[in-house]
Amino acid sequence: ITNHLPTAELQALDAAHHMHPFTANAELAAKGARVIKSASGVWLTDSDGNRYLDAMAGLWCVNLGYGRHELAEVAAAQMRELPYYNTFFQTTHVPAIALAERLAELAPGDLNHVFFAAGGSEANDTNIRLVRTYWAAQGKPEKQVIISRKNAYHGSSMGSASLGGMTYMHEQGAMPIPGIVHIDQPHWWAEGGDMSPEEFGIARARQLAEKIDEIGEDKVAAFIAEPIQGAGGVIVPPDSYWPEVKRILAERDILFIADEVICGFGRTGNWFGSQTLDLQPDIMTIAKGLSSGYQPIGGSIVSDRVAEGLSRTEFNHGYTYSGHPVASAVALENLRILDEEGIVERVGTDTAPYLAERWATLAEHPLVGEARICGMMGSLALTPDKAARAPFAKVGEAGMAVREACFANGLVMRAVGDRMIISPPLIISRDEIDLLIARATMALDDGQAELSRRGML
Ligand SMILES: Cc1ncc(COP(=O)(O)O)c(CNc2cccc(C(=O)O)c2)c1O
Repeated sequence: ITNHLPTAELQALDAAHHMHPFTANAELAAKGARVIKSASGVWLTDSDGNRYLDAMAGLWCVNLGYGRHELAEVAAAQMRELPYYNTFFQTTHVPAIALAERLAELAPGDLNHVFFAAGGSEANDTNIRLVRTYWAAQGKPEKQVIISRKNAYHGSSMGSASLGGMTYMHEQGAMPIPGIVHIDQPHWWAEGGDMSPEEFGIARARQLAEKIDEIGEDKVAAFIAEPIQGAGGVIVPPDSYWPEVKRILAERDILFIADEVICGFGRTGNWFGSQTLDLQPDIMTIAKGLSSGYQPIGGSIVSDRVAEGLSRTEFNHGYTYSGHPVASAVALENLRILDEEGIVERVGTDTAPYLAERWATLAEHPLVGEARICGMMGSLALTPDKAARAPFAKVGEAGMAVREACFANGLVMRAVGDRMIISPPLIISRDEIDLLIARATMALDDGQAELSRRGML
């Protein structure tokens, strides 16, 4: 088939042969999948020529924006020279070396060693085995348990989905895998009740100490957390949360894994979310913005202490595509442009502050209970009753209505339950931010009208 088939024929073939992630395929087949044909900057074009401002940067990943042909040039050149080789069996290649060195340079503190994967799920699976192997190598093989949070998202493999706190994924069977436990999330809007955000942040952080003490510090290997939960609905924790978590971690000898798959590479206004929130992880999970989604690549950036502690042990783990030469070369070029064009810098000093200002105005909309944002990842809580911070009776219906209204208004936003999410390409301009806000406002108005029609407001 080619790009020029009519949309309906493309949709029929898609329905006949293509199984979509997180989808009831019959429902989608009846509706027809939107065929995205091309993209440039922050703009998507579908197979009918409709254009959308992509406020989701694909899936939180196209930090550099679409259409940067330098990455295509680099990919082609690398494919011609060395399209594939592995880094098993005492071999390596320049793209993997160069990318590992560059990441060590960019990452804060002594995060100087990189284990590569093809994406974030594989990287978090690596982390489970890496921390357990590390402690065994320290003579503490019983330090195996990993603590995570409810409503966290760490991927969709058996291990990473177990680290995640999405029960609708665990219900598929045998998850969480043994040795993974979850504490509550710092989600004040939905779970704070009458507590102030300040008190709530401390209380939720304290659950980490309680859980470690319940299990026994000598059995706990690590705590894993997204600096800002992404797929859980861009849950920006109260300011009191992370300082208290850090205090607890400092008192106990367990490793801290910061999952920067979304927060990394400029998303929060610095190179890493750990810098924005002043966190000092032992391991950082990376993917998405590492290559701006132009190639599938992920990994774990590991501290000197952990890498050194592992170095005398054969770590029996690895993937065919660990450090893939083309993916590594493209990631390196992506990082070069993010750096040399001052994109991360401009997000931190100019466009993210501007976006925050504009995003906050959406909280004035009748449908919006709170508007939160950190750097260029933001969320709106839709509610039928702001003062009560009330959920809708049928969770998700409002989110879907506003999401559809966004598409009708030429905008892509993500709905997580009844929270609307943005994570635009970092190259978004002030004018495009104004357009994003204008279209989001129209979508909220249309969504509100639709929900009223359904008697939900
Ligand atoms: C924090 C975090 N960690 C790990 C992963 C897994 O990465 P891979 O997908 O490359 O294996 C993610 C991925 N995040 C993700 C992936 C797919 C959909 C959505 C959504 O918000 O609908 C979010 C993520 O957000």
